[in-house]
Amino acid sequence: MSEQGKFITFEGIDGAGKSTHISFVADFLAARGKEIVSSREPGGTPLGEKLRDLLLHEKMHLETEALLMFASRREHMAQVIEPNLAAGKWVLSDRFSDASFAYQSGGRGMDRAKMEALEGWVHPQLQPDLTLLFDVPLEVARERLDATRALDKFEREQEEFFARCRAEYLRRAAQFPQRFAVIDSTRSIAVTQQAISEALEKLL
Ligand SMILES: Nc1ncnc2c1ncn2[C@@H]1O[C@H](COP(=O)(O)OP(=O)(O)O)[C@@H](O)[C@H]1O
Ligand SMILES: Cc1cn([C@H]2C[C@H](O)[C@@H](COP(=O)(O)OP(=O)(O)O)O2)c(=O)[nH]c1=O
Repeated sequence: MSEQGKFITFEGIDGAGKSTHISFVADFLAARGKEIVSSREPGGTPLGEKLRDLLLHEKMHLETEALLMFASRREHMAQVIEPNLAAGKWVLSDRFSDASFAYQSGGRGMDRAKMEALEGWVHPQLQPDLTLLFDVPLEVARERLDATRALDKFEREQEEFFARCRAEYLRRAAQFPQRFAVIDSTRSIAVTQQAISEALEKLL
């Protein structure tokens, strides 16, 4: 049997620069002989992409939102994450459960104990081997977002919402220092990628 692959997640508030760096990580690891599967949440499966469309565009109760995030995640684990890790591939996911803590608990204020219960139910064993948290002040994230695209339901939230999301991400990073690498992504893309490479080297 092949050795189990590694699971890497990418997190940060909208506009932090997360998507920019996923292909860099994929190329970095492929150059070192790893087979890579890149995916995202919410989404990553046909059903998950339908849920993503609802989640990004429909107004709903905050607990409905959390449950649908975890429904998408459950499907993503069954169809993509677990089988590929078992086959020895490295799975890169643009967001995972830390995003639910940041956005639904931090941002929207859902009871954290309920979130922990969902996490414990949906993935009692699985955690990322590495979580790259792209961290920037809110003004920088907002500037980058405004420069690039039409905003979805989350991206239209106010500054205080993202301040709470960012604080919850940093709280999670402090709680699980062994798997988190907090990447200061106010710096240039090249300098940021140097920091990412250092975090990846530790996994190889
Ligand atoms: N370190 C950086 N310095 C300057 N601009 C950046 C940096 N990282 C990303 N950007 C730019 O910011 C914008 C948003 O980045 P993106 O990766 O889409 O963010 P996210 O996926 O976190 O929402 C893009 O135009 C990207 O080129
Ligand atoms: C996975 C996840 C994402 N989200 C939100 C964060 C993002 O605003 C949004 C979509 O994430 P993302 O794919 O980062 O958006 P984009 O493609 O525009 O960069 O979903 C949650 O609120 N909870 C979650 O559990």
